[in-house]
Amino acid sequence: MTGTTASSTGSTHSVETLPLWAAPYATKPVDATVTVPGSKSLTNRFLVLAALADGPSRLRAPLHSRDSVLMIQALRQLGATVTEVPGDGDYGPDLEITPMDPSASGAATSIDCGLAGTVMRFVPPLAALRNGPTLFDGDPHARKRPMGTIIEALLALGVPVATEGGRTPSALPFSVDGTGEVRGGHLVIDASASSQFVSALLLVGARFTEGLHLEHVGKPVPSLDHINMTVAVLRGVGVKVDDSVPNHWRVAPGPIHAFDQRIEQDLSNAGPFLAAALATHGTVRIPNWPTETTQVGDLWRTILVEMGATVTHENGTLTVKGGPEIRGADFDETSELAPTVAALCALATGPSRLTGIAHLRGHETDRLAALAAEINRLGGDAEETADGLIIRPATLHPGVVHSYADHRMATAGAILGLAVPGVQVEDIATTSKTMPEFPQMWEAMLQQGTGDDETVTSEASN
Ligand SMILES: O=C(O)C1=C[C@@H](OP(=O)(O)O)[C@@H](O)[C@H](O)C1
Ligand SMILES: C=C(OP(=O)(O)O)C(=O)O
Repeated sequence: MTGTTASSTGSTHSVETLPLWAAPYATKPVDATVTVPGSKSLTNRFLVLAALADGPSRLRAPLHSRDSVLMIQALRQLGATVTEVPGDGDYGPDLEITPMDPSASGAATSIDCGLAGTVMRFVPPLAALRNGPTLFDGDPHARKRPMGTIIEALLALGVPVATEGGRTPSALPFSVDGTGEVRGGHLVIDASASSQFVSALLLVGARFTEGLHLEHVGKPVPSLDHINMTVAVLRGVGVKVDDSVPNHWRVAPGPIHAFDQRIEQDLSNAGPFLAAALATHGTVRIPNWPTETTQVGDLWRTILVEMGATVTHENGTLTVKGGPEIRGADFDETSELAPTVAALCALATGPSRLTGIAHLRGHETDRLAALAAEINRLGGDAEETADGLIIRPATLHPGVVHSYADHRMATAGAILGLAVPGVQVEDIATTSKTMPEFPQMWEAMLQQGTGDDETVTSEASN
């Protein structure tokens, strides 16, 4: 099957013809138990730390997806060894990592960042600790994602960053000419376009000779939960981080201890499955939901209640029961959860307002423009604001949801398709960024309770 192309959003959307996926329409309430693959954010943080650690590390139940594969490939190019070894559960192989050797001089190498924010932001500071030139590039849209802050930070740290012809770049592609050593010290950046700028520098700061005192100036840093995750992960591997003063992070110089770490399920990616409970007025259970976590996806426990669901967390299982209707609500700073929230808002009986997500314009696509365009394309009533979206109740009709190479646009389309017959999602394969088995898991979720009810796991495609 072939698809049409997006047109009216002003977003950067490819004019290629991409396949369409007939989103399953739920003919009855879903009643399913689902487990999702490992967290992207935790997997890629621990991979970076393993490459800098003081000995070999092991990641248990890591994510295996495009973004983690790109990170693994990048670390290998910087001189780390990453080996798959049998895992102990349903999550595919574990990973053993031997760190890179900053003193070894390396030939020029060219790293593909794909569309992965964690790769394009976290790896250049790591390349500054390698002795040799490293070229960075990515997918066409990756060249449009904000990168200036990382480039300026490296330049301020004395690390040469250049683009073709020796010019100072403001975006991908560029090369980092590392010497294996960075002095560090006080560094002032503007991280208002992405929390990943802060996380990227904190992750490597302990390996700078003088450590790092990072200071943010400018509009507020978004996605603070992800910075808190970085700080917690660093402390877990023995790095001293002082974040007691807002907008200042002090990382003491010192070793990063090797580790043996199990990765939590990706709670953000649990979102579309939990949303299915609301969209079909059914029940979705997710076992092994962590009691304590730094993942922003734990916010589902409050967000979904505000939208009319009943949420319980008992014996480790999160159970979400959809109410008779989806209630509209106002949400501030939903970060990477916003596309899933927006899809539910488009199915709600009352109006919703999402605020504090202006920086989503720099995500995989301009998500505010894309969400408004795709909801409206199905007959919805969504309006972009300077920092978010207003979504009002409307009766949706069949149509194509374009995904803009954005995994969360594709899963938002799948949620809409549960409640609206005749929705087709363009390029569902783009979910491989963080959840390669998504289409199979989604269809298996709907099969549960029909006599063919296997628990859905991330290995559903096997
Ligand atoms: O550090 C991370 O793992 C992430 C940080 C956030 O980035 P932004 O601060 O750019 O939103 C989030 O949206 C992204 O999906 C993952
Ligand atoms: C913004 C996201 O990804 P990235 O890590 O590429 O920034 C996301 O997954 O929602």
